[in-house]
Amino acid sequence: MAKIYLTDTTLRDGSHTVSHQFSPEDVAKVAKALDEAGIDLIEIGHGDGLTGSTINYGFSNYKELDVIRAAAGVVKRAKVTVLLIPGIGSVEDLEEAVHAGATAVRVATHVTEADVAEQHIKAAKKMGLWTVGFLMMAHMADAERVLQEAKKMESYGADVVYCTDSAGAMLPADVTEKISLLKANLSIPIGFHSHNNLGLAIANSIAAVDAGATYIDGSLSGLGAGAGNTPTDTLVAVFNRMGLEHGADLYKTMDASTEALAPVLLSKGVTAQTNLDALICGYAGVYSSFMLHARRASARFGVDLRDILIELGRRRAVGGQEDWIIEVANEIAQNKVK
Ligand SMILES: C[C@H](O)CC(=O)C(=O)O
Ligand SMILES: [Mn+2]
Repeated sequence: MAKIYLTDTTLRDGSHTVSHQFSPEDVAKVAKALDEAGIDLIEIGHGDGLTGSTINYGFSNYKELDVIRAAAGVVKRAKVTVLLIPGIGSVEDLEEAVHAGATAVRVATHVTEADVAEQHIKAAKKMGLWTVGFLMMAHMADAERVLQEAKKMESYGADVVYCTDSAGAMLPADVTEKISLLKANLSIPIGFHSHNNLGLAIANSIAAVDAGATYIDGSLSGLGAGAGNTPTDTLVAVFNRMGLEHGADLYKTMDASTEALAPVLLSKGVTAQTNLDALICGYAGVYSSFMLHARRASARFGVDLRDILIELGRRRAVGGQEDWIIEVANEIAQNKVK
């Protein structure tokens, strides 16, 4: 299987959840954690993209260029990415974003209107940006039409083209059909962006990868418009379990959710959506009832709770073997576990 590249959109699609009020300080904190976790592209800005801060889409209290500068100031290896919807943002806005530190752009249009992105994609390429074509509301067109529009974006010079399930309306079979057709007929990589309205964001992302997509989106704790995006933390766990090659570190991605994003959300009165305790039990393959005992053992022996659960899963521990939790924690503390 080809390497998967992860785009995290907590600080852009997730902005919808906080009415576009991520401050430059919030952005710096979360972007740094995402970069350290190994995420490839970090998308930032107003939920509706460059110059989305209007009466129509909701004003942000922060200057867009300050937000971009804040991310660019802390990100060392990921691409600092902005969204540009032609008609809301312009080529001039993109130039300013580049001066502030943006290194990649996603040019987004309705799925049947790729034509309006021609000027913007070509201009972005001239600016030296990693340029992604982003076909929104992909459920509203059949696979053939999505392909025609994606081909236009490819011909304008896009580096990647995305099938975007903006409404969270697609079923895994729809994803398989659309991504397979794109994969068979395009020379550039294919991406997939999902929303969880039908509870299918992870299943659809898996279907996309199986059909040949290599760029997959997520957001920490699933923060995003509607039911939210595919949770990046869960995505990393699932991709690890599938044995896929990608650049992200599971613990650091989870920590980005709990230690960087959660306090920022709390300060705005919003609670993160993913239950990371449940995630790590599923990842380890242990009973969720082990959690309480493992948490106590973690505190007692000063070892990472996740290491305990993963080791118990490796040993195939089942209910009735709770005494093993202390033993495993003790062994980890003494470096006896490889
Ligand atoms: C403007 C939208 O929020 C872009 C997006 O993330 C989607 O269509 O989904
Ligand atoms: Mn979205």
